[in-house]
Amino acid sequence: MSYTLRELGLVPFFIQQLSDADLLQTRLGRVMAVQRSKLTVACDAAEHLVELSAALRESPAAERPTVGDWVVLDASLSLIEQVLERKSFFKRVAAGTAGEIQAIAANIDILFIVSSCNEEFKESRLERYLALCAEAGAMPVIILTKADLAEDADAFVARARRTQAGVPVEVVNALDPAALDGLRSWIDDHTTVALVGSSGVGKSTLLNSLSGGAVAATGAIREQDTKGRHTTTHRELHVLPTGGLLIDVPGMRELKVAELEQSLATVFEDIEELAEHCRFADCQHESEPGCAVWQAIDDDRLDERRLENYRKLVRENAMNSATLAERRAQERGFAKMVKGAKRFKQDHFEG
Ligand SMILES: Nc1nc2c(ncn2[C@@H]2O[C@H](COP(=O)(O)OP(=O)(O)OP(=O)(O)O)[C@@H](O)[C@H]2O)c(=O)[nH]1
Ligand SMILES: [Zn+2]
Repeated sequence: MSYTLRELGLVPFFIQQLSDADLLQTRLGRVMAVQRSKLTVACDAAEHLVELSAALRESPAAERPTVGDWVVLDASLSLIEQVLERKSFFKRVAAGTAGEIQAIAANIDILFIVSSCNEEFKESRLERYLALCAEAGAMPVIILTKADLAEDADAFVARARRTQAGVPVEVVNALDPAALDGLRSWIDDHTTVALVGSSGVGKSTLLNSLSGGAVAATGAIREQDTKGRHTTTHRELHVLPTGGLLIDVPGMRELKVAELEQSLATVFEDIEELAEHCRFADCQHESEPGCAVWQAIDDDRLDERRLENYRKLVRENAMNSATLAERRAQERGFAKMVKGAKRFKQDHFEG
């Protein structure tokens, strides 16, 4: 299966970064799948199984190419030489490590945050996903599934709308492909979308409906590497039959909080705005007199749950960010040591 660069989602943002327009012809491509050291890169009308240049192999994990990245290949079409600047980037802190960052996917335009119209629905979980989405630089759309099983789906829509000012909410029966036009309206020919949400909310069902079964059907791809060996890869970026692209990376489906920085202010704009009217500039919104946040809770303009979740995410973010900062400092120290050792070797053994 081969595609044109436009079908793969190429937009001016990436073309503008090329040093030479000729690179467009054969050497610009998009990462469709990653497996250990090899990556499948789709170029105009051809796919290549490639490796990283020596410089990229040594760069930090977050800077190495991941699914969805736009990359420039070398002249022999066997190495990735350059990773273009990303429009958005989803990363996570690797489990069981002291804050090692892993790349999950790049250049996702729209994140479908999936939840269902039943007891699984939790505003706090949506707020967490919304913060991660803002941090990554993608646009969120909340998808509420199982509307067909709910007595009052509109009540869930109303609650979902309050999780972030202006966030779009679509309510669907994921089993009915005809009811998915609302979702499809967000995906144009060059849009890359991904889905997140808890187990059982209907992500696989939606993936299948949106892709017309393409995700399941083309899951495995067999290719020949540069040495003629066959390998099997799971395709992670899918071109949809109706136009647009869909990213399906297992790690994408369950995101964990990493560095949130400014994004909490995006999701909790209402609380941050209220806080500007507290009597004390350093108000912690606990029991201080003249607290505008608590005034809003007392007046039923704000849920106490929302304030608590905001506080929880602020704390979690502060903790994780501290761990990451510590790790970065250690890594810099280690990089310096390696450089020093190399220089020592050169000076003493090769000079
Ligand atoms: N009635 C109804 N059933 C649905 C809907 N969406 C999903 N289901 C059913 O819910 C079950 C779980 O759906 P999946 O698509 O497997 O959920 P998932 O989010 O992919 O779950 P994981 O693979 O565990 O992450 C399946 O039996 C679906 O048929 C819906 O909108 N309406
Ligand atoms: Zn206050």
